[in-house]
Amino acid sequence: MKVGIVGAGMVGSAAGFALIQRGHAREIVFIDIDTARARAEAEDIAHAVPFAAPALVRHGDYADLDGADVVILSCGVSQKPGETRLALLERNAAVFRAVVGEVMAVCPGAILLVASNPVDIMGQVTARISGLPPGRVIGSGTILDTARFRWLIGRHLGISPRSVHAYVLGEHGDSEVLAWSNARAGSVALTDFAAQIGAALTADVRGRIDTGVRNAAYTIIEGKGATWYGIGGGLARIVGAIAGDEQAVLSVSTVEAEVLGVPDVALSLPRLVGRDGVSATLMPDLDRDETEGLRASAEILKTLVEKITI
Ligand SMILES: NC(=O)C1=CN([C@@H]2O[C@H](COP(=O)(O)OP(=O)(O)OC[C@H]3O[C@@H](n4cnc5c(N)ncnc54)[C@H](O)[C@@H]3O)[C@@H](O)[C@H]2O)C=CC1
Ligand SMILES: CC(=O)C(=O)O
Repeated sequence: MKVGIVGAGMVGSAAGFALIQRGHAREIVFIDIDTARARAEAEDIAHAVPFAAPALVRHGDYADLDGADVVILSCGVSQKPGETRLALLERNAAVFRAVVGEVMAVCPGAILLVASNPVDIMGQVTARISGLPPGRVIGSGTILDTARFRWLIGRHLGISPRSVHAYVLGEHGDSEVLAWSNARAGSVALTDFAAQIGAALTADVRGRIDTGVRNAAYTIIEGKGATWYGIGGGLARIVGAIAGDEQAVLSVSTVEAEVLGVPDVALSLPRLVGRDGVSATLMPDLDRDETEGLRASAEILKTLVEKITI
């Protein structure tokens, strides 16, 4: 796979590093408005190649994206402490108006993988600018929130997060929905599993896990200014699903014709990800509160995306 990364900041460079660790890219090209930054990140990551999988890691300009299979868009601004993701919308939409056309002019066949926030709306903006079909513009969406959810549940139960099957749906942001009602550990319903091992999921435990997932970005940004390792791993996971044509079920964001009565909106649901991007969307069984939460999340995103002019 040839992977372009536009935006060689913390997120883009973490994604590039994760990609070479996992061997998902034979070539990575970093592009940034700050050329010195792109050069430096590419060189630093290239120095890890002898300890990882073979890959050509370099910086370049848009012409160097020729033949890219996937282009990660991690350019623009990130949150300051206390700032919401939605507050970044106008600034990052302006960046994407400049960047997406440049990418499409060189590699119109690439899958675009959007990381910049607010990621659901940036994904929809990217789909509109590029004219690509929805399955070829993927927002990382709640892949990171789902990882945080599984990690916290796994810690509570004392099991591997990989044995937790649970998803965060809707916005990658404050209105996201933690789908507790269909969560499982192994093949066992989560509450049954928890009861069987004597680690009951009380309202207090659930509340702490909800807060831990929903506020993770805010607390990490407070402590170190930004988040990057988690999303770097998540972006590499999505590229790996594309590279391996895995048809993996991942919670990522694409534009959907309709979600619970809300038309033409991008948000995360479990989706099949493989060589052609997203090939199917799966609507899980949700309880009434989760369903209403997902509808509310869709309405928030829809209201905001309608205000953006392309
Ligand atoms: N989807 C997710 O789960 C996550 C998303 N993010 C988002 O990712 C984005 C990037 O975050 P960081 O890497 O921490 O920010 P950063 O500030 O470290 O990097 C952004 C990079 O974009 C570059 N850039 C700005 N305008 C550009 C343009 N017109 N063309 C090319 N490059 C341009 C900057 O020079 C900078 O190097 C932010 O919007 C942030 O909120 C961050 C963490 C998780
Ligand atoms: C910054 C961000 O979107 C996150 O860490 O979830």
